Amino acid sequence: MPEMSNLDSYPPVFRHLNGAPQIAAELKNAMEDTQGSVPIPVVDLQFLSLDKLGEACKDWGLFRLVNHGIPPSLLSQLQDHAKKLFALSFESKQALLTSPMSYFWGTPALTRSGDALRGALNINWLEGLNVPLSQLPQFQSEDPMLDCFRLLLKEYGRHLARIATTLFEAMAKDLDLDPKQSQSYLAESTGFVRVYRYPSGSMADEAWGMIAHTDSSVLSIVSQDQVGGLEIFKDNKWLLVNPIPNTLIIHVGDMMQAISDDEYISVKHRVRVNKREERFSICYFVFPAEGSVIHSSKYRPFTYTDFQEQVQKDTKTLGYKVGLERFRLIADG
Ligand SMILES: O=C(O)CCC(=O)C(=O)O
Ligand SMILES: [Fe+2]
Repeated sequence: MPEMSNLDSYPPVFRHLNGAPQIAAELKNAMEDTQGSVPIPVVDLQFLSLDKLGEACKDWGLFRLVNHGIPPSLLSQLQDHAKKLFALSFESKQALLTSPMSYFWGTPALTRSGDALRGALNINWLEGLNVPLSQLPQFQSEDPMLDCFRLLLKEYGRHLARIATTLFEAMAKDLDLDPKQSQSYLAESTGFVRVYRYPSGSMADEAWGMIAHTDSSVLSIVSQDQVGGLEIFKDNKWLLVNPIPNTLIIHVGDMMQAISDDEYISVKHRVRVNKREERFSICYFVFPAEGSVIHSSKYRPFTYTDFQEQVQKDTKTLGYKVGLERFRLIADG
């Protein structure tokens, strides 16, 4: 496994790639079926067009955001810090990255307390750092690098909340939502950041960085590095979402799909591991206010907590998330 030079920075389960089990034939085929990259819709936050935004959310469930107002230096500093942080030894990361932050690997599914959900059937080739933004002030560290990272995240969190709120308000307008009701559908206080490292190596032919899923959020905002690997499922094809510097990728999440009565779609996506280079991404997820009941003509009323509990149950018992289908109303007749 020559690609992983900094072997001791990896969780032990990631260190023995040559001994990884042989891949099943059907999964290998899946590895080869990405159809290349296509230009995904672009939305300009400075000159926001409701038509363009609405179209992108309906046809794609995803778009590229430009003119978002985040200084390029902040994005690059965050990426640099993420690289340095994940390069620390596995043991140091476990010791340093403690509550309210949490360090996890092998699965992106976490329990409410921020621990990785164990017992999931599929291993995802990733390590992650979970950062609940509203609890960031409680994170104290003597380590100067971590303290600097905390300040960068705080600054980034402010931008993310601004962007999410601006986009959500525009979406609510596009969908003609009742302003009173939609107010509680997006709560900045629920926002959290996930910083990921996907290892590189020969397992790229054998395993996924992150298996196919939809996001449970209202909106997700992704800043990916130049390695690439994020793919979306559209028109029965897997398409690569090309990395373009200083742009953000916005996903419509499951909550937004329900809020929009299925007019917007929560797009299925996955992450491919790169053979030669590690990949880093920094993702933000935001949710409805605690207790806010989502009313929709397509689903029975539910809160995000109901949804999350169901997802965790399914992930444990089935190995995957069933998602919105669990809440869909069965049409009469
Ligand atoms: O790493 C990425 O680009 C995407 C991660 C993702 O899809 C997720 O955390 O839900
Ligand atoms: Fe995702």
